[in-house]
Amino acid sequence: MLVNLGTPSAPTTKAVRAFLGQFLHDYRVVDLTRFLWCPILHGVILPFRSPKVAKLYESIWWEEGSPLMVVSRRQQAALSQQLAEQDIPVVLGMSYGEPSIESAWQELKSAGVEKVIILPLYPQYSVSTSASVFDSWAKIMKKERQIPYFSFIRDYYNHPSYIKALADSVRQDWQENGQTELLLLSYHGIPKRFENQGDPYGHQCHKTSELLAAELGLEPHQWRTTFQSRFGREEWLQPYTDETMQALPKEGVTSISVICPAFSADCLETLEEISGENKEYFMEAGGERYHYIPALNDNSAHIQMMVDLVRAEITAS
Ligand SMILES: C=CC1=C(C)c2cc3[nH]c(cc4nc(cc5[nH]c(cc1n2)c(C)c5CCC(=O)O)C(CCC(=O)O)=C4C)c(C)c3C=C
Ligand SMILES: [Fe+2]
Ligand SMILES: [Fe+2]
Repeated sequence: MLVNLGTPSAPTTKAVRAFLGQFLHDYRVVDLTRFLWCPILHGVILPFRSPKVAKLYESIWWEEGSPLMVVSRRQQAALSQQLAEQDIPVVLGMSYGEPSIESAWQELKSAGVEKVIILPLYPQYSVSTSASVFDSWAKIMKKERQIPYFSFIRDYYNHPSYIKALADSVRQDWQENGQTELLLLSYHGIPKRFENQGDPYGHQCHKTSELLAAELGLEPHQWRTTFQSRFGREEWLQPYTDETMQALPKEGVTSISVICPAFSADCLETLEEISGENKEYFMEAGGERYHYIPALNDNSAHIQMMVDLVRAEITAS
């Protein structure tokens, strides 16, 4: 079972509001007491953020649908093809919206599956993403008399096949577009407080960056890690991507490539925030060359990585 975050069903205020409403009610994402959070969410965030964000989704929407959903379906089809010989069905579940994790489980149950391998497509574990997938699974299993054997792939931030897939994508991009002065690795952020409370996400992001830089043979001045997509007023993991974009040209760095290793599929946060908004910050601050390296999506090295992760689980059981 491949799992990702989910996305609105349409780039409209109504659909975005429904999506954000489900997402932002998850305690793993926003852990404030509901007595405080619900008035803010229902009174401010949902009415004011939904129309703004709907416009952003509209700007990146593909003919076939939301990029995250289209890419996820392609990943499912490609992995399915790779595992067909061993008669392993591949289903897709989303934490928020459709297809739900529950519907993905029902598909497997109907097929008589006895062992489920759950692969959340988050390379770096976070309480706000991977743990939330686990909660959903546990909630579904609560209703079952016979729980299947199952394994949960907690993270793969340092897996050789993941690092290789990232490195291949950077090399290919640099072959086609030329190498830049700096490779900026921008990860989705989380509140700093989550890290202080034990979330290993930030450490795993830094480890992914180090392994990728080593694989590419980069010197310390040739790469940098930042965190994007801040939400709310509290401090998030630093350095922030947007501030770094504005500062780099002043430091004399005018040509950069940007990769977002925490995103296994292109989505709003890569196509709009990185490819659009942050590019503008960099160019307006005096940058000359800015290049976004796409997420691993359904490229063959990424699908091979999924095959390797699944095979390792089968061998272990
Ligand atoms: C890559 C892993 C992700 C982590 C970690 C993560 C944490 C996190 N996110 C929010 C709030 C929002 N995220 C939103 C979009 C979004 N987030 C991820 C992934 C991670 N989030 C993805 C893949 C997407 C894109 C979905 C798509 O449809 O393309 C949004 C919605 C957009 C917006 O309103 O800006 C919010 C909100 C928090 C609070 C958080 C950690 C606590
Ligand atoms: Fe509420
Ligand atoms: Fe997010």
